[in-house]
Amino acid sequence: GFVLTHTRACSSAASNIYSKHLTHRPTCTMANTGVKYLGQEEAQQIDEELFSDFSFSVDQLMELAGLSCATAVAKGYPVTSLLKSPARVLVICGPGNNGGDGLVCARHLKLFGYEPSVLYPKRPNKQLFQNLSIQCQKMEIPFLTEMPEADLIDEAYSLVVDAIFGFSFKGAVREPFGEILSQLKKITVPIASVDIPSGWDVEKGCPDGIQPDMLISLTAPKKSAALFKGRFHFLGGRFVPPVLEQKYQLNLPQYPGTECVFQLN
Ligand SMILES: NC(=O)C1=CN([C@@H]2O[C@H](COP(=O)(O)OP(=O)(O)OC[C@H]3O[C@@H](n4cnc5c(N)ncnc54)[C@H](OP(=O)(O)O)[C@@H]3O)[C@@H](O)[C@H]2O)[C@@H](O)CC1
Ligand SMILES: [K+]
Repeated sequence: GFVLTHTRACSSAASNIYSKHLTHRPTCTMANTGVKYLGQEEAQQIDEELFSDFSFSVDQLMELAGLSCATAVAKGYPVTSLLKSPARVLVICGPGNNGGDGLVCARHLKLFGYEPSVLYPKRPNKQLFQNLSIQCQKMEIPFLTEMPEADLIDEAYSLVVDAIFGFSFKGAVREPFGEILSQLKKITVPIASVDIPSGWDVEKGCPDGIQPDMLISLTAPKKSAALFKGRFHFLGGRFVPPVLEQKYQLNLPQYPGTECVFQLN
């Protein structure tokens, strides 16, 4: 397996609120936890095993994953630290379970005092995603009908949550997500990516892809997370049974107390 054990300084993408407006930026180093970085197949295998052998439902794990994402955002970008008020967050959701995590994240962000809006251009015809969408609508979270231009995003929002693609992404990006990602490459407000920076190869990353300021790895980081250069790398999805952790030698860090996220750097 691919294990990252070194400590590294954290270089920040130009696109973050602090580098532009604050003189003191938090310094960050990668925690020396030795957590395993997963390949694409292994990530999918663990996912499958959680649902089959361990009898979890998707709804259950998605709720915990989305809650982890909202919690990480609240830790990295506290409402009171943001320069714009209200704290508007654009949550962009893709067509798979990564998008579902985004919908859950949006709902929890609203409960945490943010003003999320959701862009959900390709909606799967499944009850789970319909339910998550209704829950957001009942929370008075607006759904956008089209992707705003980059400069509009910079004006209106403090942050973008990228929940477009997760560990099942493969091949060349298909529309409408190509155009969405090209706008995201131009924005200067920070991006928080759920599980994988969207458009990145799960294992090899993408040198000219989006450069998120935050990455929330779920269950365990994927190999491409070694190429993440943003300021905040969180681990979330505190639901892995120890038997499964041992089987795959995940070497997960000890989450502090009752926390649902662990900061890796
Ligand atoms: N165990 C865990 O840790 C848990 C993981 N969870 C989450 O699940 C995520 C994995 O979800 P997933 O397997 O549904 O796939 P995901 O990556 O969201 O996207 C697949 C979709 O994208 C599409 N698509 C693919 N390639 C494309 C392309 N080139 N261009 C355009 N479209 C493309 C593809 O479309 P299709 O092939 O149908 O055309 C499909 O619809 C994982 O990362 C984590 O966030 C939690 O919810 C629960 C616990
Ligand atoms: K993502």
